[in-house]
Amino acid sequence: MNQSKEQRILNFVLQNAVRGDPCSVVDTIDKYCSQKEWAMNVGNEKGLILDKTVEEANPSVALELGTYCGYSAVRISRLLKAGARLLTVEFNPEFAAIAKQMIEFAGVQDKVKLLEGPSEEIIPQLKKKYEVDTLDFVFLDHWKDRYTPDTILLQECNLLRKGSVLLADNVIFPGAPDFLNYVRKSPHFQCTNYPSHLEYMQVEDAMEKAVFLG
Ligand SMILES: O=c1[nH]cnc2c(O)c(F)c(-c3ccc(F)cc3)cc12
Ligand SMILES: [Mg+2]
Repeated sequence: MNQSKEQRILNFVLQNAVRGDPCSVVDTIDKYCSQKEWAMNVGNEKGLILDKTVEEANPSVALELGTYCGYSAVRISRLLKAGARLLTVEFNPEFAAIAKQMIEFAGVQDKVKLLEGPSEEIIPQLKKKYEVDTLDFVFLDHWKDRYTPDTILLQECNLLRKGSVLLADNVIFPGAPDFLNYVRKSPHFQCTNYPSHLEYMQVEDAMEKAVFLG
């Protein structure tokens, strides 16, 4: 049966990256997706904004919505301090299977917990089932129409604390206008926009940071 694009990305990593080296996995995915097949990894330009935001937040508990092939899960987890953990949520079982292998090859499996299912079902389970108190950092990179309802759900589930950092990808392209409107108008968030470009393209995009004020 024909391989999926995501399987081709994983195979290229398995054959060309260094096992146990997260940076080489990230660089190898970027090499493949910039030279051979475009894919919706956050990429290196926006990835540097992600890196800086994660380093500044220095989270003990981080959540990612939208794992895809595991590129940003590897990128985030390589920056986590000892004992810190990343929970990453993926709805698509094929993507989750690829990401699991990507995370294990990169050697970050002890820092990352991959949760398969819809974000609206998993978020309400985080406290009791996954022993989360509050989230220090949240990367929104799943379906743009879920950014706002999931941000509201995180608040309803008391998963945010004063200073929790949300970072959203693709707020310009494909675009998340209702999310921008929601967080920028809310008195509970302090927002910062980071202009950038769509991964591997010269199309304008941006990331939005929204810090929860309590
Ligand atoms: O669905 C998505 N989830 C998360 N991130 C995405 C992304 O970074 C994209 F560039 C895109 C994208 C898809 C097709 C295009 F033509 C352009 C961007 C989609 C997603
Ligand atoms: Mg994205």
